[in-house]
Amino acid sequence: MKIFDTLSRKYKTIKNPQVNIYSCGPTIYDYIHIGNARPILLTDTLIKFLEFKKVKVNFLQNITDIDDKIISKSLETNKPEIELTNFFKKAYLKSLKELKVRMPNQLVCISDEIKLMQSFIDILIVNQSAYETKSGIYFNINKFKSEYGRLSNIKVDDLISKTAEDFFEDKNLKADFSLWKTTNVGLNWDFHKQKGRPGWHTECVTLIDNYFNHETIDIHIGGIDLQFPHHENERIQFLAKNNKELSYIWMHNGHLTVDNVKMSKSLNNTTHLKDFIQTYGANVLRWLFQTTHYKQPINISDDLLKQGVKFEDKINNCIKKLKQWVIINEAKVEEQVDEDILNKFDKYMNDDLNTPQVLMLINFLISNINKEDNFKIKILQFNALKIILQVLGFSFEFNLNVDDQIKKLYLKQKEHILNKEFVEADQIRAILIKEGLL
Ligand SMILES: Nc1ncnc2c1ncn2[C@@H]1O[C@H](COP(=O)(O)OP(=O)(O)OP(=O)(O)O)[C@@H](O)[C@H]1O
Ligand SMILES: [Zn+2]
Repeated sequence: MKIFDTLSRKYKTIKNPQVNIYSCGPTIYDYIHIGNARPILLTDTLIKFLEFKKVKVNFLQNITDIDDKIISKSLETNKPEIELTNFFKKAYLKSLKELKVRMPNQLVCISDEIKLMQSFIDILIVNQSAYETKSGIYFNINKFKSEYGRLSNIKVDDLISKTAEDFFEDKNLKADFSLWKTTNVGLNWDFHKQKGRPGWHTECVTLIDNYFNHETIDIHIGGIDLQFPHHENERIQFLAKNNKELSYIWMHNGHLTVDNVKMSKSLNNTTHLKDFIQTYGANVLRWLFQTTHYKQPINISDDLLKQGVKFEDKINNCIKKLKQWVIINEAKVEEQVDEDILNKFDKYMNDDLNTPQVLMLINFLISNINKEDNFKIKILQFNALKIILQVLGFSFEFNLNVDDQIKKLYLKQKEHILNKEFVEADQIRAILIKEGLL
């Protein structure tokens, strides 16, 4: 399949039978919001599609449980960091379950791998890609002036004049970023005879380096806001240690916006994922992200969400009508699939995950299935629709085979209606609704 790579600014092809993927995980000091769910669902759609194509996927994700924001929240709420992170880690895992994502092969908390980070930093110090000062350990950008900035298309000289990175007197260059911070505030570990903790960019790259055996991975995923400085700084450290690229493809998703402004905790314009799921369910969120190419921004609105609810209703109605058809016609539900439709799905997804086009295909399919009189064709198309929806991660009650007792009840209800016995018909109605037949 073809995927756009942010580093080369070109489409690249994934051909390997096994693919290694890393996606930057959340910083767990709060509930995640629906903007944070965009890279999660992008990764999930990509993995589900690759696995549908029989590609073996090895997916690693971190959980950032050491960070300035966690320390601030701990001081603010007067709760120990570990209590906070344990709570929000559980909430995160619950969200992943509710979204029905394919879980990472390994989900690693940063605090469990501090020794790895220290060894990683030591290697960079020895090869002079990092240096130690009183305030911490910094990356030596001067050594990589021609490489640094390539991912985000930034020139080091511009960066030096504009950077907002905290300025410590003891850094060589203003743009040098921190690998290890000397501090005794918050959780800290002994390293080089001082107390401190790792920097965020070093946390991610160390996991990638270690869990994927120091090899270039296939795909690295994250939101566009992470391109600089986070991913730039991950990439340069990997290059400094291994003298090879961190990732073959860098995949960045666009933002979910509210009134065209990024949904963000700091702007107080967020909707927590758990609340969204309670109101709309996970299908509507998946639909929302698939309406637009993953690289583009999506502006959330009530109108858009109403369309999402309609999409879900349309599919439920299509399944309902098919179930009724099966009962009335005593039809046998075959397993065959309309291969032409699946080929189209394959073509659109291979084209850098063109999900808007796939949604058009789904809409076309639903109206065809509803119109079609030939049961065999109807089922062939439905089976293709079912596979497409499953690969995209939607959950519906796809099974068209109704148990005999319910079949009888359905036919009985129809008879009551014909005989104008509405009270009796109503008594059965509730059961049939529950069974997804009405
Ligand atoms: N509005 C958004 N739209 C799409 N992706 C987002 C959005 N906000 C954050 N992300 C992505 O969510 C993932 C988790 O990031 P992280 O936990 O660092 O969130 P964050 O950037 O701290 O969120 P916030 O901006 O609300 O503080 C990252 O890949 C980030 O790019
Ligand atoms: Zn990261």
